[in-house]
Parts: sequence; structure tokens; C-alpha cells
Amino acid sequence: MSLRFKPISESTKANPDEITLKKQTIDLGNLSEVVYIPKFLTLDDSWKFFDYLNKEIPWTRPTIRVFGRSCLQPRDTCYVASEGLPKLIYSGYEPHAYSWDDFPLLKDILEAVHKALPGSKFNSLLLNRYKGGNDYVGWHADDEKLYGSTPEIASISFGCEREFLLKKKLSKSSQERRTDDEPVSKRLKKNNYAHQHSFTLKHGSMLVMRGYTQRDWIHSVPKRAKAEGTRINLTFRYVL
Ligand SMILES: O=C(O)CCC(=O)C(=O)O
Ligand SMILES: [Fe+2]
Repeated sequence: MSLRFKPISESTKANPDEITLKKQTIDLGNLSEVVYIPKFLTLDDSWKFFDYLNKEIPWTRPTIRVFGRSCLQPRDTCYVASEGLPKLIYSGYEPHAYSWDDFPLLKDILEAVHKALPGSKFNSLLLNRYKGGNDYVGWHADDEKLYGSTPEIASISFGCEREFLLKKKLSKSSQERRTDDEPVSKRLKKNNYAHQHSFTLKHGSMLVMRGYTQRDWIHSVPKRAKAEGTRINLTFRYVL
């Protein structure tokens, strides 16, 4: 199967020089790829968006189900989607889908994302707000069926910088592969950490996951005792 990655446009109005100069592309292997653009939006625009989103979005902190247990989601959330799409359900929770028309600035950000990623299309947006270092998102993949087998996810961050981690799922074959005579526990640990990437997601940055990243990798934003400020993250997705 051939799978082509679309280029990041150099003509976007978002922050064209910075996009061209500072774009990092990380080939994760097996047709998975991450692109990171630290200064996707200008500082001025980024603060304007942060203040607007912090104030105007109807944030909620829902009860979700994880491993059969109910718990408070460790961050605030909101969901925006185009009309007529199948419902999103994750961790037993079905967020209300707000309309793009309710939040004009979100349409501006969506437009900047579409310009930067020609050929890509997004019709839904999951927003997260981390109100300090105790808020987090645990290890997961965004592999819900409604996104298809190779979803592209464009993630924009505002406010407090936080660490975003990616690690390879432990596949059966990697667990079974014997490279030496070490005990299984040691081999697994080695495999766990051999394929890990870390990004400090800056205010106004964009990170794109594409290809088979959701099938083969998991990601998280762990707790950070020293992170005191609020962080807002937008993940643009395409629902089939
Ligand atoms: O906050 C982030 O950077 C990631 C959020 C995330 O992984 C998600 O909403 O699925
Ligand atoms: Fe995610």
C-alpha cells in the first residue's frame, strides 16, 4: 500500500517564515509521521486565541469510565463538529457537539490549519484545558472507528508549555523477539523506552500526527508538578 504525506504549505498566512525554517518532521517508521512547528501562530494571535478560548468556551469536566471505573476526567473539555456527523463517544462519554458558528475565532484557526496543510480536511475539534500541572491526559491513541484507519490530527497549543510524549505500542512481535538472554521484564522495559519521543509543546505551536501513528503509537501529556499555568489544546480531526 502506498501512503503519501502532504506537504506543509509555505504560503500560509499563519507565520510563514517560521513554518519554513523551524518545521521538524519525524519519521516514526512504518508509515507513521509527526510534524512539529514550534511557531505556527504569531505570539500576538496566540494570546488573543488563548484569552478568547479560556473565557468563551463552555468548558466541562465530565465523568468518564476508565478500566470499568467512573472518574472525573483530569482536564476540562469541549467538542465542536460540523453538522450531521456521527456522534463521538470516548471513555463512555458522549460530548455535546457545538457548532463552528458558535465560536467565530475557531473558524479562523481552522482556516489557518487548512492553509498550512493543503489537501488535508478537518471537520471536528476536541478542545482540552489543563488548569495546572495536576491536569493531564493519560496514555492513549485516538483510534476511534469514526476517524478511519489513518487519521490525521492537527494539534495546536496555547499557554503553559507541557511535555507531549509518544511511545510505540508493544506489538506481539516486539515482545516475542529475542535479541539476547535478558529476562523478559528487562527486554520489555527496553522495548518500551527504545521508541519514545518527547516534544515541549510551545504557545502557538502545531503538532501533526499522521499515517499509522494512532494504530502503532500511544501519546500522553503527563502531570508536571512545576507547571502552574493554564494550557489549552485544540485537536482538529476528520470524522468520516
Ligand atoms: O493536549 C494535548 O496535547 C493532547 C490531547 C490529546 O491527546 C487528545 O485530546 O486526544
Ligand atoms: Fe490524543
